[in-house]
Amino acid sequence: LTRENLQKGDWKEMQFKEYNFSAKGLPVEGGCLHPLLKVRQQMQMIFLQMGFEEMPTNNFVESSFWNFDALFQPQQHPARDSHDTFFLREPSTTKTLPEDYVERVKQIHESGGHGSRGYGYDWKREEANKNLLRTHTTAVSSRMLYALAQKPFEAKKYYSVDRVFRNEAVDRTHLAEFHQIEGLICDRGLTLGDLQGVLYDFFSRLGMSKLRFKPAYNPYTEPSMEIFGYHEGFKKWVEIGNSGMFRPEMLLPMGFPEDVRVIAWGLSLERPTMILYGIDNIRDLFGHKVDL
Ligand SMILES: COC[C@@H]1[C@H](c2ccc(C#Cc3ccccc3)cc2)[C@@H]2CN(C(=O)Nc3ccc(OC4CC4)cc3)C[C@@H](O)[C@@H](O)CN12
Repeated sequence: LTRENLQKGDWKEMQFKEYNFSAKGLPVEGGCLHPLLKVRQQMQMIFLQMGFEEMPTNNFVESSFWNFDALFQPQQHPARDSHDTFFLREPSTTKTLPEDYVERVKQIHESGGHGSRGYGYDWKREEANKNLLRTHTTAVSSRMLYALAQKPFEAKKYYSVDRVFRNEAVDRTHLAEFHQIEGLICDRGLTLGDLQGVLYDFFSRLGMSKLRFKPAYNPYTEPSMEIFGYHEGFKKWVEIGNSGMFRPEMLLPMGFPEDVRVIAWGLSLERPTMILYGIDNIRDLFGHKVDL
């Protein structure tokens, strides 16, 4: 039946069967929440119950300065290479950075200070200006900590859960992007014991109450620890994240008093979701539907 023959009135001669009002309609599919969003909600609830505030992570594009230099990550570090990082062609550079702070970051990279030897290389502003897709939410943590250091000191607990981007080979369990979860506490006199304590509190709320810590290295934290949790279901230890204390070479150029410490840890959203929901191929979870 086209619009024409409806208008012409052909339908008057056509035979129609009786309308069956008791015919069942098409079954309505019930929707369901995406597992990643359910676990994200669960993580946010845990942080809020622990008194943490969420950081503003609504910028995927970041400058190399906040993503690396502010974190005391040297400009020749392999992670800053385009094999690991997505740099932007347009807009390729950041124009506005807090100039006095940039100068202190340059100093600490080149010649150290505050008891640090520094790296002893020529730090280049052009390198710091390069825009990229943030490789970790720690870029947001550095922005938040810098802002905090400009005000009279007050202790803070921040968290973030959002997408990060790595220029890496994709396979069954790795995508070029994933969701990072990060928590940090900024206060005077915090110790590694406080970090281990907050990790016990956080992960026990995820059902992991037996933890083990292994010394590790991050450019921006010293000491650093990989975290392992005993999974009662699998009856084995699983790697559940990484953590550490942000270095003085990161905190002091921001302007924090000498006795202020920041403890922080990170994990992903995909791994706990895959474990909690028994999903063994990350493609079933997130990412572009391509059959590899
Ligand atoms: C390149 O991506 C690395 C990613 C991701 C990760 C690792 C480190 C950080 C960090 C950090 C950090 C360190 C210091 C200061 C601030 C942030 C963030 C994400 C997960 C971190 N990992 C991870 O999430 N594992 C995990 C976490 C929770 C969990 O919950 C249980 C079921 C209830 C189960 C597993 C560990 C491994 O999966 C690891 O192989 C993959 N890691």
